[in-house]
Amino acid sequence: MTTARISTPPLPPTNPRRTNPTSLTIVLKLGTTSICDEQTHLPKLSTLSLLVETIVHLRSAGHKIVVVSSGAVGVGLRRLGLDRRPKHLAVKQAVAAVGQGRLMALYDGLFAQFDVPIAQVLLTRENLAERTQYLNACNTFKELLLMNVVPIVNENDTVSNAEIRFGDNDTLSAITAGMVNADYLFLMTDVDCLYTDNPKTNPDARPVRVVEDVGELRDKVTVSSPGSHLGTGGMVTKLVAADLATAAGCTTIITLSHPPLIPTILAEIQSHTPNTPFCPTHGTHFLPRPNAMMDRKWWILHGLKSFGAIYLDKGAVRAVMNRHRSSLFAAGVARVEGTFNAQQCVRLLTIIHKNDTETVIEIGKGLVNYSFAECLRIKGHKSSEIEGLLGYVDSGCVVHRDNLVITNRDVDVESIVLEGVSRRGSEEDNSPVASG
Ligand SMILES: N[C@@H](CCC(=O)OP(=O)(O)O)C(=O)O
Repeated sequence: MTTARISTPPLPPTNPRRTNPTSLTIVLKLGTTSICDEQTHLPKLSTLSLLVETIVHLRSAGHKIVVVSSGAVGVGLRRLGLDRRPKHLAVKQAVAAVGQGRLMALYDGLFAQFDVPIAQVLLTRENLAERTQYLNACNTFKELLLMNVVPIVNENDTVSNAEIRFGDNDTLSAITAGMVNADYLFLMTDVDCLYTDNPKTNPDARPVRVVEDVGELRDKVTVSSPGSHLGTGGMVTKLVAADLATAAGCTTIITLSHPPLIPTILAEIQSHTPNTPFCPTHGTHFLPRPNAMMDRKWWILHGLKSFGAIYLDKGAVRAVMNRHRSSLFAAGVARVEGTFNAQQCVRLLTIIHKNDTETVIEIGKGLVNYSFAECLRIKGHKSSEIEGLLGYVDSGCVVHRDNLVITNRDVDVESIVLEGVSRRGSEEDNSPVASG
């Protein structure tokens, strides 16, 4: 069988956010089907034992390991004698609460054989959307790794709100990889790699070995896997995870849940000759993006859910995309949508005229200093007018440049049709000089 290449790059560049090149930080993600039997929900002890032995081996080679483990619901189902994953969120949360303790007991029992301490880290999307909590979680990981502890991460199912749950642990593992500045994220699953189509139904499906840009995959592979009966993720969520993690500079590998493959894959990467095509024999390797995003911007883009939108006029788009990177001022806000509070994430949009139609396009995302109601009142006005309009001033700008991430640099600024509600002072306020 031939393999498909989405690109022919040289060996993946090392993660620019890495601090210690001799010790790799590796995140291993195991889904529910790797941990529990789909029918009986009995724990897969052989896989778990191999995982623990592999981690012990990797640690002795100097690497730091974080495990993202699903399985709380699966283990809980077995404990409660239930035969299928409940549909109702509260029931699922209760089952996860029963299973999580037993899952950790299982891990602790196995790691204790090797005198390796472990820690339970339960996270929610809501926690990570709050900058202080996000940084606290990053610091906790840092200390645990310094103490030579293996953190075992899962979603805090009991408190996760239905609307903003991670839901699948693929996304959680990518966010975790970003938080610990991981070099590698292994998404371990029940298939050996990504295929161009479903190999069970299409005999012509070929394995994809190296992916340089996850976006390129859309036209080249057909991914329909919705995941197993027991877990919630599938190949689609793995691609989303690969996109997030590679944006943070982390090489992401989809591979079979057979832990001894991990050192084999790492050895293959390390023995590769620089500047020659990289043709791995196991898994699908997603290469880190060359311009890995720095922590704060990555957090704004991927850690946060957007709650509304702010439309920028032409002058504001020009200013925020300018090489001096201006902040967004009220004068450049043409329209606001949705309901958002101050310090929440909003999408930054504009409207262009193209092929006789007006199209809304995204420019980026940002953390907003004023709520939706406040933005409605100050839009189109100079910063010096904010106090008169609101009775107070929280900030001179609507989105500070440090909290603003441009996601689309291919905007033809001249085609923007929004000129703003009021042009008073827009250029003045948005000028690079007033960019603080
Ligand atoms: N937090 C849940 C995991 C959610 C889930 O199903 O994840 P996955 O098996 O990775 O699709 C649990 O521990 O059961």
